[in-house]
Amino acid sequence: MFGYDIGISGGVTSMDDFLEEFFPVVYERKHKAKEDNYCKYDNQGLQLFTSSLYLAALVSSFVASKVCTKHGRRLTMQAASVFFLIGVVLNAAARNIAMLIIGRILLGVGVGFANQAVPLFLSEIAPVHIRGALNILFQLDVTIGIFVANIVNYFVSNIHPWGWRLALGLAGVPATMLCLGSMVIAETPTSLIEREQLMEGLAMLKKIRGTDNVNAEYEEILHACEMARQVKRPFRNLMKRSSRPQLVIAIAMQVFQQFTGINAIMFYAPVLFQTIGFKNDASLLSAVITGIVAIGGVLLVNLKSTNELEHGVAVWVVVLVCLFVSSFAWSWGPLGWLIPSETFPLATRTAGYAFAVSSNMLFTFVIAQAFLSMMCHLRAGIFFFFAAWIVVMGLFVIFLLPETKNVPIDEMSERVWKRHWFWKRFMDEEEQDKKDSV
Ligand SMILES: OC[C@H]1O[C@](O)(CO)[C@@H](O)[C@@H]1O
Repeated sequence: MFGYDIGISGGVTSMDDFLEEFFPVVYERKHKAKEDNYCKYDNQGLQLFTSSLYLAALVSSFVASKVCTKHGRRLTMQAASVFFLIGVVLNAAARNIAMLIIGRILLGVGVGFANQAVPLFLSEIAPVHIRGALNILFQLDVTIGIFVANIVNYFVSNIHPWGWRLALGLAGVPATMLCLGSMVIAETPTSLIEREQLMEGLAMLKKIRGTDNVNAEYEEILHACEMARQVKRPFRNLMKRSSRPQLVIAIAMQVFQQFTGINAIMFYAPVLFQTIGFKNDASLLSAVITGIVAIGGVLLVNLKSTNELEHGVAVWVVVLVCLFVSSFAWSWGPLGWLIPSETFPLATRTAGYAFAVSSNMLFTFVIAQAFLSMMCHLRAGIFFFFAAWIVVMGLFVIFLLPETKNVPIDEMSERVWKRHWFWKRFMDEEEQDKKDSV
């Protein structure tokens, strides 16, 4: 659902029927002002169509974290699917910009709720030895959603005048899947135990592990819940000096992930490809290609079949975009989520992760809202802007990001932070902080 929403907006905002109905100014500019390629799509309303979703997700994730703790992962996912379904109906039936934007906001609330509950659900339900792999699958699924949306955009773009309605309406498919899925899944043992339903939690743990021999894990969960309960103010704890290294890393990972420029490509690939001179179909096909690459599949795509790639240079741009997207898919994409999830001590883990998620949403919003204007002002320089950030984040990784591989989560403090040349200076006060917080 998250991936589909990310992928669908770029294609839809490049469709003539859609532009003519809601953004006639952009439509006119697109067809008349050919000389000003870089600025054709520079329109705040059009950017708001894409970006409002992330702003809503940012705000709602704080509410969602409360719902998730109080009412469980399952109910949070059910709520997400209801928001999604209403949002989809509003979008597909939109008669004016307000319906479009309100629809996107509801989808955003759905994303806020789902992104809070789903990763938690996965890591709590997963057997320990595949927990990391499941965490990475979250990013893979996001990318599959983007890919499917791009294929949908490609096919519906030739259905006039309501192809865009179909594109937005088909988001109902993953929304319905989430709705039905969230009815049949079990609640996680951790959530049951956290809400003091101890017997149900134990029974559920036995059921999902397929054995009665779960005492050790049950005790661990009990202990973790007990510890977490003692920390009355996790957000305040997070502001202490000794939490600084993890907090800075968690936020930086998400900010940097977005400053790679990935969503300039993900949201606006079709617009971008049209800017460099592709016709409509070819632009959408190019977006599909980047989707395939992101997924990491090695597919040989026959570009010739479109007969529309007029410029050899433009083909090279597509190749380079593919290289960029695949590099992202094995680095900043999944690790932006993984590293923040494994560096915080239990006492600040969920609060810290909430910062990571909301930083992602905030900067996704910033890029979504600003990219087309930046392209208009910076022109090709926009790519040098992102390249400069990639140099900065490369240096950050070399000097400031410690290796966390093979380190058990609860030994991070001793084995990682206290031994790091720079971050160790923040850890001196940890002992004192511990005493303060009890
Ligand atoms: O695969 C690309 C997608 O992955 C994310 O960075 C989330 O991790 C999205 O913001 C982006 O659209």
